Amino acid sequence: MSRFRDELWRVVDGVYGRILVHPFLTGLTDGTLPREVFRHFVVQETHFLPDYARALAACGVRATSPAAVQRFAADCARTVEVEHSLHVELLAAFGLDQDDARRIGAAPTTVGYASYLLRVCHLGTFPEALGAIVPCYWIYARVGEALLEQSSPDPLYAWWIETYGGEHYQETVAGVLDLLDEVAATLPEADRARLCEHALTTARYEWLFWDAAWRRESWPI
Ligand SMILES: Cc1ncc(C[n+]2csc(CCO)c2C)c(N)n1
Repeated sequence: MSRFRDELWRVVDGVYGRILVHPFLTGLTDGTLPREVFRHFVVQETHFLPDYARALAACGVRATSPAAVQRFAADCARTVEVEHSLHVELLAAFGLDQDDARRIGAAPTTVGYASYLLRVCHLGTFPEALGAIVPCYWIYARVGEALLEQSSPDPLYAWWIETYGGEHYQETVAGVLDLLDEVAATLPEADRARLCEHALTTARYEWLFWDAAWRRESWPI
């Protein structure tokens, strides 16, 4: 039986392919990624992830089953805890703290991606919210898996790769994809199409997030 997740993957697969060959990611695995680029990425993550956690909470509010409410509430809490400590350690590797990150501020892509997620998760239906948040989980899991095979000669990059390629993260994502299939089975075609559109937008934002770090994007004005 064909699963909705396979249909959705076909929508985002082209973007995923472009992500894998982006110089940010090839630089992570061959160790040539300039540390200043990774530093930019880490600072932007500290701005993005609190809003992603809020988007997960909003998605939980819209969820239509107790199990789904629990999943998103738990993932929201885990995102705050785990990602916070990950970023404190990564910032420290660059001699930075949260105040420095706040001073540097969120770049245009970070503001755009976070705002889009929050808009869809607050104003959209549950399937729309699900479509918007899934690429964030799924693309990181697929990227983590792909990069884990190669790892990195740079210990900092190798450590980052292990976080997302590791078993625990992979299991979290598998749970979200099971939920996605369950929900999609109850939806009319028009709702599935809308879900896919949101997923394509956030998949594009995932590419853009890496590209913005690569360009060390900042406000031109
Ligand atoms: C730009 C960006 N996109 C996705 C992730 C991955 N991620 C972060 S929190 C979370 C939910 C579960 O903890 C996921 C999937 C990231 N770190 N940064």
